[in-house]
Amino acid sequence: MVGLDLTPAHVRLETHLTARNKAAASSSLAAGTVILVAPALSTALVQAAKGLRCDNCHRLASDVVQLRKCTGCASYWYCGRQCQSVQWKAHHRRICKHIPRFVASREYQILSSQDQVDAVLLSHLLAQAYPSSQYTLTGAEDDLLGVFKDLIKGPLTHAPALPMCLDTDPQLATVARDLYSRFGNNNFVIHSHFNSYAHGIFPLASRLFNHSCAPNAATKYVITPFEPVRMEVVALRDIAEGEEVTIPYLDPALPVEIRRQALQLNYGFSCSCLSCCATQHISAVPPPRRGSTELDDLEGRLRRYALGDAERVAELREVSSLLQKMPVELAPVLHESYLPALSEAFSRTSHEGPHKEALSTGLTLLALYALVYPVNYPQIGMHALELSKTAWNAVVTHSETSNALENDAKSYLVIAAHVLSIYGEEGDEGGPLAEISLLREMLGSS
Ligand SMILES: C[S@@+](CC[C@H](N)C(=O)[O-])C[C@H]1O[C@@H](n2cnc3c(N)ncnc32)[C@H](O)[C@@H]1O
Repeated sequence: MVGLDLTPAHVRLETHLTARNKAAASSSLAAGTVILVAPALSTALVQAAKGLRCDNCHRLASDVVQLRKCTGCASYWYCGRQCQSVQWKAHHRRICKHIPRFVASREYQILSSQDQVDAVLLSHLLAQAYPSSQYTLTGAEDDLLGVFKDLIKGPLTHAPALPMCLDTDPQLATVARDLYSRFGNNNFVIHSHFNSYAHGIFPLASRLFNHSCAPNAATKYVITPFEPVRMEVVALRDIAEGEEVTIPYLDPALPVEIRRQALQLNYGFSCSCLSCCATQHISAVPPPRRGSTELDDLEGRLRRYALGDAERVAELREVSSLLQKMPVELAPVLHESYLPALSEAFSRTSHEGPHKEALSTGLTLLALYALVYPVNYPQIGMHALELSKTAWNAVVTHSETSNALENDAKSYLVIAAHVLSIYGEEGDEGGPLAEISLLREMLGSS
């Protein structure tokens, strides 16, 4: 099988009933284990990141990292000669003289912003894969490009071909169409601290990991100066030997019907994970009006159910069992309107106050996250960190000291530290783990 010798030690490929293959854990894996380390085969920055990040290693420009523009095209920026030279050899020498005209062309301009990034990514991949103008593969089918060519094609094979930033060549269109047919259901959106900034091709990760809305692993991206960005797949909880390792292809907090449609449309399968099975028969009626006593009552029940009766949240429980046993009267919290409204109410009040309202809304949101996200999912940690900061802000803006608020800040910080240290360092320097250390110092907690 193509690329099998590239399979990492932590997993083995096994047959899957409908998805061709699955990655099964080859031994028991503890939460936090890095299951796969995969350098990008190719990447392309989104427009908003151009000129702010090195096009090769993705470092952010700063006082110490100065980016220099490619003098040939004035469209690519590098943090140093090393990155410029690596990218020149990889693909830039083939596209440098075409790129300005390409991005100004009508065929590029009419694409959606996502397709524009993919058009550049496809050009990078083609230039890299076929360094001369010979558009037939020359051996080396067991390398990452070989793995990419062996990936399952997406269901949208009738989609129009993307324009490319390369010499037009009769053979190229066929090759490009073939490679592009694997983009939609295999490529990744690269993010730093959960802000997306690029699209990338990581063939091994695509070949290995199937989707689950209650995944036991998640992807993150590590930026190292002068090196291609690398993806790491991290175990979110302990995984037993033989258990399938899965990642989320979309946000598990999306309502089940929206997930179902997106997975069918973009990937061509229907998901039968624990989360989908547990929620598919729940008819999520709209929740009561914000501010009504009915909503207060519902939210109180949600908090007690998902977080327990304890005043402080000690430990969050497993998503699938929570959803499976969820009392039917909580169904409105799964309605598509509920999470966005709650999240908006929390962000507004956590910035503008009143803090008491922000903390109450934020606790309800934490309960909802515990229900819809798998255990140790990074978004739970990010939200716990926001809650801790909100509680700390309330302490410093209150004239009298408040032990209860300070304790809240500390207990939310414990959750944030626990969850985010499993996910580990990622993205740009600083970020949530650095914020946690700072907040710990301010709170005087260990
Ligand atoms: C990125 S690939 C995953 C690797 C793939 N199983 C293989 O053997 O190459 C994505 C494709 O795998 C299949 N797939 C992924 N997750 C699935 C799931 N939960 N149920 C059924 N098929 C799935 C779909 O065909 C999807 O388009």
